Amino acid sequence: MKVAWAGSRETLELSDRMAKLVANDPVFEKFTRPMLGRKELFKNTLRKAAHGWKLIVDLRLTEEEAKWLRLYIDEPAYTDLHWGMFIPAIEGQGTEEQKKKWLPLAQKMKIIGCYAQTELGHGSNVQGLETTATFDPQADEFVIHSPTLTSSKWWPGGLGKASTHALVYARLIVGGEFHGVHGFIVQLRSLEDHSPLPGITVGDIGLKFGNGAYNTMDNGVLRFDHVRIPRNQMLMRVSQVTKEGKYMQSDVPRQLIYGTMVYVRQTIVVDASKALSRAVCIATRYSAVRRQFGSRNGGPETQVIDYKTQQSRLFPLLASAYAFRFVGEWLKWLYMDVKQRLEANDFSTLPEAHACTAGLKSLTTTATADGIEECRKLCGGHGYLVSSGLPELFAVYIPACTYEGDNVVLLLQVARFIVKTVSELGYKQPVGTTAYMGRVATLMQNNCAVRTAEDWLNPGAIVEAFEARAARMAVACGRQLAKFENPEEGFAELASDLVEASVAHCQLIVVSKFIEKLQQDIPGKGVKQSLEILCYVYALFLLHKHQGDFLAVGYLTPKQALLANDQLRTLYSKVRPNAIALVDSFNYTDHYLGSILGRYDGNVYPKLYEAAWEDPLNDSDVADGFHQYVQPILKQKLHSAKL
Ligand SMILES: CCCCCCCC/C=C\CCCCCCCCC/C=C/C(=O)SCCNC(=O)CCNC(=O)[C@H](O)C(C)(C)COP(=O)(O)OP(=O)(O)OC[C@H]1O[C@@H](n2cnc3c(N)ncnc32)[C@H](O)[C@@H]1OP(=O)(O)O
Ligand SMILES: Cc1cc2nc3c(=O)[nH]c(=O)nc-3n(C[C@H](O)[C@H](O)[C@H](O)COP(=O)(O)OP(=O)(O)OC[C@H]3O[C@@H](n4cnc5c(N)ncnc54)[C@H](O)[C@@H]3O)c2cc1C
Repeated sequence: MKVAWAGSRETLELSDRMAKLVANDPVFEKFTRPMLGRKELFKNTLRKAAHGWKLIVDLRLTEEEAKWLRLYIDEPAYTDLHWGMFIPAIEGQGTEEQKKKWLPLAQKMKIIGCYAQTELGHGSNVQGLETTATFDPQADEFVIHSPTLTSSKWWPGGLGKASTHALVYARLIVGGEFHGVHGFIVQLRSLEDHSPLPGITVGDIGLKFGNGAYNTMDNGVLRFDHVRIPRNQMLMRVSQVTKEGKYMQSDVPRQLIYGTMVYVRQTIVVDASKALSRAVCIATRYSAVRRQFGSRNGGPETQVIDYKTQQSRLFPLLASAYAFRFVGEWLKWLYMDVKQRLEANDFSTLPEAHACTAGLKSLTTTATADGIEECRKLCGGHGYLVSSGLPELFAVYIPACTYEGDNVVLLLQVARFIVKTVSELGYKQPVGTTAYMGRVATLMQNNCAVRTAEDWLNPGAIVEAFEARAARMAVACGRQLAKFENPEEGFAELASDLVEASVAHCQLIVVSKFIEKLQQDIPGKGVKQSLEILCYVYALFLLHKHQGDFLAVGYLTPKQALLANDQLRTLYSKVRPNAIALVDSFNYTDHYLGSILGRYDGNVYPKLYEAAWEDPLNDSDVADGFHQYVQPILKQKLHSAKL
């Protein structure tokens, strides 16, 4: 199962090597992180990033090894944005000449870049950004300016204190005409002493949610006062401005300016399975250690993992972690395919890639953020201790529901794609993830054939149920929309229904990709069978949770919904014997998990007890401040008995 989870034996061995490299290096210690003040915390992150880079250079790590190293260091840092957005943006939007100039500098870390798109006043609405880039033909330069307070760049990671350069998104003005938002490489700080260059005001935006957590990142604020940059620092693959001040658009679609977001959304889906599997690993191991009630004749109490309620909350999350792992694998393939096509100027699959990355980013991050919190509750009171690892994991993870596109805004993008597909059904055969809509007539007509709980153990029955629900919800939205004279007004009015239809479509993708995975050759005794059980758990759990949809569109009867739930209970009993093995298969070191509750050896209580004594409050028996603030209260003489 470890190989199935990792994707291949080579990846398992490689990632295992990187995990151990990090776990055995004292620089990467992270348990004191939530107790550090901001300055100390940030300096320590700089130290870790420098040490990580030294290891990459000294050990000549490959790009793949470096990615695993960054994952196991497990601390958000400016380098994420440098490697994860600044460099990919230049790769995707720069001309050959620009790539030749900037990529070697960035790849050798001679410059440090960030991705400065969001502003104080606008994040989701990219076309609403206010920063301007005005072309000055006399000087052959752009003048970058922040005309209002709300045009201040706000949020970019790595901007606050680390970056020397930023990829700034600004409205292009040429000859007094606006030409939409474009990307510009702007130097922010001196390469000698790191001080801000003239016309640049830059700093950190302040503390964020949770202790430690995302506060290792210097999310920044940035203002420009008529800062001049050479003309060739506008990324010009999509459109160009000539020396003479002529704006020209190439055959490349304008949406490619958003390409970096497509790339990062894809990586976020892959990372969702990592975050959720961590939380599930902690909660599963602890649920086997923890005992409450049920002792007979002085024997041991019941392990909480044996309670059906615990199983019905925990096992769907375990199944989701696997489901997200496999859909992430597929999405990576889809992205690589689109990337190759884009390089050959074939843009035909870009809308599908946008819809899939946006929708799956939204679906998986929402489920993961909710899932981590559920895992905390599954661990009872001890889950609330920082040493459980869950509070920091939650705090660091939840902004994923917002960054790289607010999850609702992204589902509305999926809705546009679905509505368009439905409206074109009469003359255009849908392909890819919307191919099922080509069978819409059958899906509208056929109802569920399930008669017994066992009938649900059939991939065909499951896929058809999810297809019918998604198709019927999409068609219902299409019909409702047709009643509006103005389609945009209709879209705004029906937005909540459209979001639900998008969720149904995205859930269908995840379920289908899990089932497709099971059609591949999966070596190892019992591995495929275990994955089949998890796949059914994932699908039937969703069906149970959203049974209102399946019933409302008239595909299922209440009896069939009940049978699905009966089958789900049986499946939980099948997961139980292998639950610990299924989380051990994630192959996480104790360092990476960062949790006393999730320790591999299960030695939870002695270690919790030991850790309590390490808290700085326990450095002395009598607390600092006792004599000043508590003792006077204890010693006071009160006049009124009521007080
Ligand atoms: C040695 C090696 C070492 C290696 C070490 C490796 C270490 C690291 C590696 C990797 C780490 C990666 C880690 C990443 C960390 C992530 C940290 C998070 C940081 C966060 C960053 C950010 O948040 S950046 C800012 C993100 N902002 C957003 O997402 C904004 C959301 N808004 C939008 O995307 C758009 O504005 C919106 C989609 C809402 C559309 O706007 P709108 O104005 O309505 O539409 P318009 O612009 O007119 O376009 C309409 C048209 O375009 C289509 N479309 C929209 N978006 C896209 C797209 N992205 N791609 C393709 N097409 C798109 C849309 O469908 C419409 O199409 P039509 O209907 O007209 O056909
Ligand atoms: C930790 C973190 C790191 C970040 N890093 C970066 C970075 O490196 N670079 C960068 O450029 N940006 C970064 N961002 C900014 C991030 O991309 C934006 O915050 C995000 O895109 C959401 O935009 P917003 O803040 O404008 O939200 P808003 O759009 O203001 O959302 C507020 C609410 O309005 C709703 N809403 C908005 N529009 C609509 C609509 N059309 N229909 C229905 N509801 C709507 C949303 O659903 C939400 O509930 C980061 C943000 C965070 C939190």
